[in-house]
Amino acid sequence: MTRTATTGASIHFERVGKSFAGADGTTVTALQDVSLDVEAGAICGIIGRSGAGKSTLLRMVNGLERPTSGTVTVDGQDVGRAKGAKLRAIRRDVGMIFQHFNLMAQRTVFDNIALPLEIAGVQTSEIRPRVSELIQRVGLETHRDRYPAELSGGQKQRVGIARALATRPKVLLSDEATSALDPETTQTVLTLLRDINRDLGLTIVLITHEMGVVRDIASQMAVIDGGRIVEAGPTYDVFVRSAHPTTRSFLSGVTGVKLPAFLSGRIQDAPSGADEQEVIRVTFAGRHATDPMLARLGTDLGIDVNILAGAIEEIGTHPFGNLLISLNAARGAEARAYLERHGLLTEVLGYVR
Ligand SMILES: Nc1ncnc2c1ncn2[C@@H]1O[C@H](COP(=O)(O)OP(=O)(O)OP(=O)(O)O)[C@@H](O)[C@H]1O
Repeated sequence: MTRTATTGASIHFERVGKSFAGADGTTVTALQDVSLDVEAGAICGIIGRSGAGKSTLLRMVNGLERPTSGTVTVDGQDVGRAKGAKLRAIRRDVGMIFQHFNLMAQRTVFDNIALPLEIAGVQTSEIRPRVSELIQRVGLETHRDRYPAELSGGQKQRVGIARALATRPKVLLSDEATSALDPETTQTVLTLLRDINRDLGLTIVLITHEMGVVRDIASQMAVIDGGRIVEAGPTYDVFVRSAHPTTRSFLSGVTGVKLPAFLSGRIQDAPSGADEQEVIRVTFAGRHATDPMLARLGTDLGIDVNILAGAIEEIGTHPFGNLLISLNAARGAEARAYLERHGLLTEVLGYVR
C-alpha cells in the first residue's frame, strides 16, 4: 500500500489539571499538573493503574474532556478552548479506537467504516474506494459484508481501526484497544498499529495497563499515578532507568523478574549478621547488555554470584535485561561498584541468610 499524504501531529500537555464534581458536592481531582510532549509521528504509551487518570488524559486530545487548568494542543491548536467548527475540525484530525470496539451491530463491516465519511458529508462515489482501501489495509477483504456479531475480537478491532482512519486523521487514540483480546490477537493488532504508524506517519497515543504493550510498540511512554505523571521519556530509557515504585511494579510484571517465593518471604532490609547474602537487581542495558560481567566478578574479584532469576529481551532493537543475583554481603559494595563502573545498573533489594 502506498504512503498517503497523512502525517502526524504533535501533542502538548502544559500543566494540565482536571477536576470533576463528585458525589455529595466533593471534588474528584483526576489530573494534576500534567505536562507531556508527544512528538509528531511517535507512538506514545501511557500506562497506569485503574483510576490513575489515563482515560481523562486521552479524552482531552479530542476535546471530549476539557482541562480545568493548563492547555492541551494538537498540531498547535488549543483543543480545550476550541468550539464549533474549529472543534469539529480538530476531531476529524483525531481518530479513536476502543477496548470494546464500539461498532454498530446493524451495520456491516463496510458500512461501519463508511460511517464517519457519511457524517463528514463525503460523496458516496468517494466513500466506496476509500472504504475499500481501508478494508484492504486492515486485511478484511473477505469480511466486508459481514456484521460485527460474525467477527472475532481481533477482526472487530480491525474494523475499529479502519473506521478511525477513514477521515485521514493525524492522531490515533487507542483506549485499551487490546485489553479484551488474547495475547496472540493482541500481537497482530499491535503489528497493524505499528505498520499504520510507519506507513501513514500518524501519531498514536495509547493508554494501557499492560507494560508488554508499551514495550512492544511505544517509542515514548509516560507512567501516570494518582493523576500525576511520575515518569516519562523514550521507552527504552524509562525501562532502564525507572525509579518510581509504580513503574517498577509494572516492569516486574513484564520482565517476569521477581524474587523466587523461597526468598521473598525471608528477605530483610538490613544484614543481621555474618554469612548474609546481598540480593541485587542488575539491569543490563545498551552495549553492556551482552557483556559477561557476572563471570568477570568471579575472575577479576573472586566473588561468587548466585543467579536467582532473570530475563534478557529487546525493546525496539536494544537489548535489555534484568537479573536478580545474590552474593556475599560483605563484598556487596565492591561488587556493585565494579558492575556500575562497567555500565550496569544495580539496586540492593535486601539480605537473606
Ligand atoms: N465524569 C466524571 N465524573 C466524576 N469523576 C470522574 C469522571 N471521569 C473520571 N472521574 C474520576 O477521575 C479519576 C480518573 O479516572 P480515569 O477514568 O481517567 O482513570 P483511568 O486511569 O482511565 O482508569 P481505568 O483504567 O479504570 O479506566 C477517577 O477517580 C474517576 O473516578
